[in-house]
Amino acid sequence: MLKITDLVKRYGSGGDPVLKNLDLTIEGESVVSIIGSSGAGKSTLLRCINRLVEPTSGSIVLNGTELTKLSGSNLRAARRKIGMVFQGFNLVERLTVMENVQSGRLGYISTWAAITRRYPKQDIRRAYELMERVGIAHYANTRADQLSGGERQRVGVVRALMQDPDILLADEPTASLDPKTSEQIMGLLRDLAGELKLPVLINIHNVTEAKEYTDRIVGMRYGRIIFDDLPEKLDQDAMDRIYSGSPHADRGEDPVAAQ
Ligand SMILES: Nc1ncnc2c1ncn2[C@@H]1O[C@H](COP(=O)(O)OP(=O)(O)OP(=O)(O)O)[C@@H](O)[C@H]1O
Repeated sequence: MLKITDLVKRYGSGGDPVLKNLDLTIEGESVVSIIGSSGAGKSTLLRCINRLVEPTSGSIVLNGTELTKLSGSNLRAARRKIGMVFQGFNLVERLTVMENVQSGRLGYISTWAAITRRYPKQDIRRAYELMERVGIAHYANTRADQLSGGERQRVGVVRALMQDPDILLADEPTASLDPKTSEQIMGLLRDLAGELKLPVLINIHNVTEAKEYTDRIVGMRYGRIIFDDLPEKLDQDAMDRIYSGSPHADRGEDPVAAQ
């Protein structure tokens, strides 16, 4: 379970916080999308969870571990359990698919084993299982730069799953893909969440896909969650509330009360 309580993020010393006393709980294997205007704080929220961004205050507990208090080897161990899928795939282009996928095991295996590409047998077996599952096993020895966007994102998904994560975070995973490929990746994320009993949190701009492929939609407006419900509850009124306003107009006031 992921439980975020009273999360605040302020970049720099002055100015308005980008995340304003935000609460969010994700239980079980649900697929949750975060929608909202550009600048609403969606990426910041995801990055606070894996501590790529340092929260200013508040609590983020993943399966009983308070992530905001960790440092050093404890932080590295906790990060291993948080899989991340990126908009730009973040693959090492000149390495093969297998090498990219195995980089999800860094931190679990010795540096020497990683450098010499002596991956443990069980890691190779797991990589093939997952690559088969997402349809890229035949590319195991192909360089990443020879793959299409959709194939690269499948590599990104397998790399994240190789971490044996407790949660998968996806930051605009389909924004660089054509509409058909985008739907395939969203379908894959939804199906994998069910098969692996994994919660998935997806930052996404495409509301149609959020409604179709996720179990729950969280709508952010300038640092606050102002909608959190089933996809079918996201009506025009809710959309207007999520996508109206500006950071300036919302400063220091409750955007819901301000309607
Ligand atoms: N490293 C940073 N330093 C300072 N300000 C930042 C930094 N990263 C993000 N911000 C600011 O925080 C706010 C929220 O940005 P964030 O990227 O989290 O929003 P978002 O909802 O993900 O937007 P988008 O949909 O465009 O990616 C924006 O005003 C942005 O300019």
